[in-house]
Amino acid sequence: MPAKLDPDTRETTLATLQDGGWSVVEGRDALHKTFKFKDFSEAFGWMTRVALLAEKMDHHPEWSNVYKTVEVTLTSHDVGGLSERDVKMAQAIDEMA
Ligand SMILES: C[C@H](O)[C@H](O)[C@H]1CNC2=NC(N)=NC(=O)C2=N1
Repeated sequence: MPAKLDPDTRETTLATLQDGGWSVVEGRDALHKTFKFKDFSEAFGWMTRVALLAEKMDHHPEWSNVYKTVEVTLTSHDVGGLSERDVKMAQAIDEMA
């Protein structure tokens, strides 16, 4: 089980992710970002690719979809907060969007 992010790595990493549109969820050690696509097909196609990646990484997002919008929350349930896996997942899904 990976550890939570150590405070130094955490600060710099979160700053970079926040520049990219991620925010820390209020009252929770989790990251959130809203993704908007051209239409439902683009949104769902992207979700399908992220789902396959999530299976490969054995790390799964909390998410919801309404038409062309996908809300994504990342956290590591087993450590009760953010871990390196959330950072890797955030970076990977940004690249796929
Ligand atoms: C058994 C399996 O490895 C675990 O349930 C994994 C699956 N995906 C997961 N995803 C996330 N986000 N957090 C977890 O703790 C987690 N645990």
